Amino acid sequence: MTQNSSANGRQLKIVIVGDGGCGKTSLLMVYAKGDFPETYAPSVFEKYMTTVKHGGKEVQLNLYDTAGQDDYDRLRPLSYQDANLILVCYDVTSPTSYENVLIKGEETQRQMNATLYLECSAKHRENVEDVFKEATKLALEHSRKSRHARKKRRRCHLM
Ligand SMILES: Nc1nc2c(ncn2[C@@H]2O[C@H](COP(=O)(O)OP(=O)(O)OP(=O)(O)O)[C@@H](O)[C@H]2O)c(=O)[nH]1
Repeated sequence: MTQNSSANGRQLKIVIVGDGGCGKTSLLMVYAKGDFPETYAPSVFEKYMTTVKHGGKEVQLNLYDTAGQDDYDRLRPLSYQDANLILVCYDVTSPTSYENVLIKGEETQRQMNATLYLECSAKHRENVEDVFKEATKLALEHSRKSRHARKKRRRCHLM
C-alpha cells in the first residue's frame, strides 16, 4: 500500500471494480458529482476527483472507474498499481454479478478477505457517503500502519 501526498495534504487512490452494468460509474458520479446518470454508457476508464475531511484534514480522493465488460479483462489491472483501496462492487439484484465477485452475502468479506462489506444505492443516494467515508478511513489507517511496519504482506484493502 502506498501513501501519496500532495502539496497541501494527502491523496488516496481508490479503484472500483465489478461486473459490467453493476453500477460502478453511477456510484462514483453520485458521490463525486452529485449526479446520477440516467442512461447507461459502458465505461472504459475514467477518473473522478473529490476531497473529504478526515480528522480535520483534507484528503484528496482519486477515484478510478474501470470497465466491467469482459473485453477489458487485460486492461483493467493496469489501474490497480499504487491503489490504496479496491472497491469490489456487485448489483444486489443480479445474482450473476454477485457470483462473479465470488461471494455470498456477508461472506464477501471472508471469502475475498475483504476488510469491509457495505450496501448502498446510487439511485436512491443511500449509504453512498458512508462507503467513501469508510474507504477513506480504512485506507488512511492502513497507510499509517504500513509506515510503521514496512514489510506488510498486503498492499491495499479490498472493500
Ligand atoms: N435501481 C438502481 N439502478 C442503478 C443503480 N446504480 C446504477 N444503476 C443503473 O445500472 C445501470 C448501469 O450503471 P453503471 O453505473 O453505468 O454501471 P457500471 O458498473 O459502471 O458499468 P460498466 O461501465 O459497463 O462497467 C444504469 O442503467 C444505471 O442507471 C442503483 O443504485 N439503483
